[in-house]
Amino acid sequence: MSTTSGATGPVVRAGGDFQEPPRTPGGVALCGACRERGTCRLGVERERLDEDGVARFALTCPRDQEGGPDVAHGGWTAAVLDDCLGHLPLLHRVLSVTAELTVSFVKPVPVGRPLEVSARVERREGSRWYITGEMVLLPTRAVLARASGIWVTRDQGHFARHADWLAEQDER
Ligand SMILES: CCCCCCCC/C=C\CCCCCCCC(=O)SCCNC(=O)CCNC(=O)[C@H](O)C(C)(C)COP(=O)(O)OP(=O)(O)OC[C@H]1O[C@@H](n2cnc3c(N)ncnc32)[C@H](O)[C@@H]1OP(=O)(O)O
Repeated sequence: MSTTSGATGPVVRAGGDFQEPPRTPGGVALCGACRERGTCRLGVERERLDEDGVARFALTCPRDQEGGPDVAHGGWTAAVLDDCLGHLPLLHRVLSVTAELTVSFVKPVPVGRPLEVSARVERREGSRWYITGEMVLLPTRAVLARASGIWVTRDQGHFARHADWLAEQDER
């Protein structure tokens, strides 16, 4: 395990002994730097896995993710869809990483307005999870973006092997 000291004490980082990520009171799994601040910097406020197998996320695009006037930078939209869809394996207690992600930008995404992302597992093949999702504007549920991708299950040594690979790169 590798740890670092954040404002609230030692913070367990993703690593060889991954079990469960820390979650906010709203149930949002926190990755990387967000553990230090205790909130999701992408603006995901609540997360839950419903009995129909669909994961639903309440979120707002933060003002500092603005691209065009009063609308989200497309990179935010892609990042938050990667994050939310990638939480589905985690909700099943499986560590995975994104292998592929396709995003359709249907409408500009307004900053500072309530949004919902939903995500579902379409199928699993071997270590691959095929996941789709969409982002809607509340309360009308107008579709703003759609995403689909492949997440690949990783064993607990994934990040340690990556650190070894990076060290080899540095020796070149
Ligand atoms: C970000 C941290 C995530 C973990 C955090 C843990 C704490 C949780 C806390 C908080 C929640 C956070 C939630 C985050 C959510 C967002 C997730 C992300 O954004 S992840 C970052 C971006 N993605 C990468 O960094 C992958 C980089 N790429 C790789 O590592 C490799 O290329 C990898 C693992 C994808 C494939 O590596 P190979 O090719 O060596 O593995 P081989 O064993 O050969 O393949 C495994 C399976 O993957 C398929 N595959 C490989 N590449 C594929 C591709 N491009 N498309 C489709 N399938 C692919 C293969 O066909 C194979 O499938 P078959 O086992 O036979 O079922």
